[in-house]
Amino acid sequence: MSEINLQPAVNLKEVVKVYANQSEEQVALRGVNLTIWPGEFVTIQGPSGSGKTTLLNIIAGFEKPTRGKIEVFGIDVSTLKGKKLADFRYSYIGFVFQQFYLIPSLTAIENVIIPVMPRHTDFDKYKKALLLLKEVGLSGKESSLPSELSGGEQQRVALARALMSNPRIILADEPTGNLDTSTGEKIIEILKSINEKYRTTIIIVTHNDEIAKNSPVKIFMKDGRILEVLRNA
Ligand SMILES: Nc1ncnc2c1ncn2[C@@H]1O[C@H](COP(=O)(O)OP(=O)(O)OP(=O)(O)O)[C@@H](O)[C@H]1O
Repeated sequence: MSEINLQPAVNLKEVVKVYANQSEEQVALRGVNLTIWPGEFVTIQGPSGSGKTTLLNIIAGFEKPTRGKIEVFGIDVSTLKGKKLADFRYSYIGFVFQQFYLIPSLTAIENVIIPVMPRHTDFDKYKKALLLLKEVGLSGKESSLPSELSGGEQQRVALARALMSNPRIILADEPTGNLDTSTGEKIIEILKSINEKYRTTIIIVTHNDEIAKNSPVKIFMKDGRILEVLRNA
């Protein structure tokens, strides 16, 4: 990918994260430098405790770094607070979790709409949620409650919810961790198609070698550091 005149989607410089409680300190990131370009499809692998989730949380602004700088499309995320941070997250970040975190009492379409609007009075938002549910293969299930959906279907709803604000980046933390292999593969296929269709930057943390195998950008972490970034030529 040409890097000339291109602003990175994510740029981390010497990012350190130390969690401190009363008795001890836990160093989660030990000076991470990383550049991810717009439209890249990235997997992050590494042993348990190597700092993968911490890295995603810092990119999303869920956590502040102890030291270092994080820029997302040129925005210095570590300095954002309150409404500015919420606006940043809304415009730039879609997050998908291993646990789908759907609201059990709301239907599929209400779960998709809820981050942007508590009630679907806004017809455009409703239409968009319908389209997104179609895009993730859930047409006909709009009125189903999470309890009436399979794990894979619930993750599709979560994916549609993450897409509702047209985020520039999707961060997915073990999105297939609670799914069987073929259901998980379908979720990854949807993420790939979103990446290709909208050039959304996708960053997936995974323990699954099969998922990472064909990823154009593979990042390996260990002990709070990035060991290697492999880009397919
Ligand atoms: N809120 C926290 N308070 C204290 N320590 C934490 C906190 N969150 C993470 N850690 C520690 O930071 C280190 C990195 O954790 P992190 O969850 O980022 O790793 P990970 O690579 O995502 O692990 P896994 O693959 O098991 O999810 C670990 O040693 C973890 O115990």
